[in-house]
Amino acid sequence: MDKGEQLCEAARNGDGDKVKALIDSGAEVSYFDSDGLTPLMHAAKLGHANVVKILLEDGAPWNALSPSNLSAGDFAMDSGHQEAFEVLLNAGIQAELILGTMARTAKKNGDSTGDYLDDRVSFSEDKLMDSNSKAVMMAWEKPLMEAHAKAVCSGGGHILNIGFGMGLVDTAIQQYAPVTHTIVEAHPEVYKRMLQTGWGKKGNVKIIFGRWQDVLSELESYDVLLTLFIMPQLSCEITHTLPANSEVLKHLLICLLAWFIIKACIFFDTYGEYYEDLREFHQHLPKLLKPGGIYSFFNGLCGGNAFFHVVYCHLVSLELENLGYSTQLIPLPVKNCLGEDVWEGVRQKYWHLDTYYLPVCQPLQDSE
Ligand SMILES: C[S@@+](CC[C@H](N)C(=O)[O-])C[C@H]1O[C@@H](n2cnc3c(N)ncnc32)[C@H](O)[C@@H]1O
Repeated sequence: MDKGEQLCEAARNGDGDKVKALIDSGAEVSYFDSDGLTPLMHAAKLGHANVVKILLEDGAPWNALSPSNLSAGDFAMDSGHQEAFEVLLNAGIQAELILGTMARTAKKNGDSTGDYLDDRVSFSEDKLMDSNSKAVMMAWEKPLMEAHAKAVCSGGGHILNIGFGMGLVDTAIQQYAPVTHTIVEAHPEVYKRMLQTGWGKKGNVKIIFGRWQDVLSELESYDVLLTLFIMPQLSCEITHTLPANSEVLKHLLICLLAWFIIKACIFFDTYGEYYEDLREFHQHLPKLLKPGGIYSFFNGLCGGNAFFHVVYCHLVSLELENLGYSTQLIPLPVKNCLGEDVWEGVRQKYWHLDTYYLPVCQPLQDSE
């Protein structure tokens, strides 16, 4: 038996000493056996957390996939081996944190949406497609978008949505009659369609055409403008009852009202961007989201693999926590709205999981 096979056997047996000895004698930790499984997958499948640790410390890839697209973490998770699962989860988070830092150091200055935004898109009743037949947005997400709208609209009257797509979330947001509803959309054809379908004529809607990266300054000043111009009007009814010379009191009242009433809530769902772009958007949240505000985003992170999805749910929650936000992940079953026929004509199935975890983020001081 060659060393790779011996390593798989020792991993299956949970024999840590043998695993170490084999690695020291040159056995390959990233060996795939004839079934396409690695020693780490064998150890995880049988819940040998000690061996999982040894293999990871010696460089075994936490994210290698079996022929059926399962990672060691999926095997541990599916078999209910909590300790092995947690070891793998931490390894995944650490590795992705380091990878993210490296990506930022090597900072790609190119914009990820560049190509998509220059290409044609096509609209049909149940989907919006890019020029490569990849789905930009699909109608099966309607219940998810409605749940996102409910989450952000319960937080306040000023809603900002990044990415119009099929307008599913915006249609749902309109049901809550927000005071203002700002939509940022970067694709010229999607923007054109928004205007054709009357979104430019809705009283409370403001459309900002452009990439969110390029219009951020408008969004930040938009928030300030609300405080300066809308609040005095809203508070006028109250302040006119005050004595004429109580200007200071009026301003104090306005500031107080602004603090309590203006809660800018935000939803983010773009296309053709990467985790790094979402992460970059999160760096701007402190300037965009007021106390009491709620933030949510389309959580399609690694929607092709259950374990990778868990890793990214943890990663994004951790990174948001470092920025001062708590994240609650609300499970929504999606199995019923997702038959295989939904994907007909779509080049890449972007969601494979049975449960969608809807993120609801709030400033930490609000959730305490
Ligand atoms: C997945 S769709 C949004 C779907 C939407 N939530 C809905 O309910 O229909 C993504 C949208 O974001 C737009 N988009 C992509 N990159 C963008 C960017 N950098 N800034 C603003 N919009 C962007 C795309 O053109 C597309 O319309």
